Amino acid sequence: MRAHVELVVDGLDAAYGASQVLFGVSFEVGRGETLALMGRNGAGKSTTFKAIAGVLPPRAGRVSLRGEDVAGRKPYRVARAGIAYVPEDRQVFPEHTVEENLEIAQKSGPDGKAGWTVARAFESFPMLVPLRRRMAGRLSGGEQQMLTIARALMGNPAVLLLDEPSEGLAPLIVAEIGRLIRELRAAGTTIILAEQNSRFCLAVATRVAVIDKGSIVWRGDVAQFRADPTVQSRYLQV
Ligand SMILES: Nc1ncnc2c1ncn2[C@@H]1O[C@H](COP(=O)(O)OP(=O)(O)OP(=O)(O)O)[C@@H](O)[C@H]1O
Repeated sequence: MRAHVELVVDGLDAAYGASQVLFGVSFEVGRGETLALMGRNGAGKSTTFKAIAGVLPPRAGRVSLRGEDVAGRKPYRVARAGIAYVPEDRQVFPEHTVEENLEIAQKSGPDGKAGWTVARAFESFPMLVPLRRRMAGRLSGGEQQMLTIARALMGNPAVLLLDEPSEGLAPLIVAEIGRLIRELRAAGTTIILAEQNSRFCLAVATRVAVIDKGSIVWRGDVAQFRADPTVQSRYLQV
């Protein structure tokens, strides 16, 4: 049985100036699911996230979070509605410590829930514990990625958008991020993960949507994806 639908993206068009890059992107994510949005370089994964998060206001379409359409709202309002966006370029406050970065980000979620505290973040991200007093600007790329995800969780979002969380990171850190995503899923967090790395995706996701040239071309669960070698050779780097 499908989980209760958390987020519906319906007919999303987006463009950079005169250049349209999304053409009616549509998919849904059930509560507690981890959806992998997969596609080649330039297929439109990051743009889909930007359009959902309001960073690049969509030209058309609907982004419905628990029945409320948030498409076209300013990014801070989309965040307040419960969608946390973690872009590729890890954003931390470099002149603040790890702990301060977490404290600054702490707020209750759209339903008033405040399950994420600084203490819980350190429990879930043990690698950050010895770094708690270090300036965030002095962390390695992998450590910054952890902190960026932890910061996003401190806002108690309904949906977490993670853009290429494993990109450019050492295998040990990738494994740690994978463990974390599975832990978040077990705790009921809804996640959309944009990735080119299909091995990583398939190890952590429950469902897959494949995007190609700005449109969704395939949807299904992970088992169906694994059983369909054509989709992999046609739309993804294998
Ligand atoms: N700021 C921009 N201005 C103009 N075109 C852009 C801009 N950002 C992305 N594009 C174009 O939009 C298309 C989709 O890019 P997007 O970044 O969404 O792809 P992606 O699937 O996330 O791939 P990647 O992993 O390389 O980021 C590409 O053709 C890209 O060149």
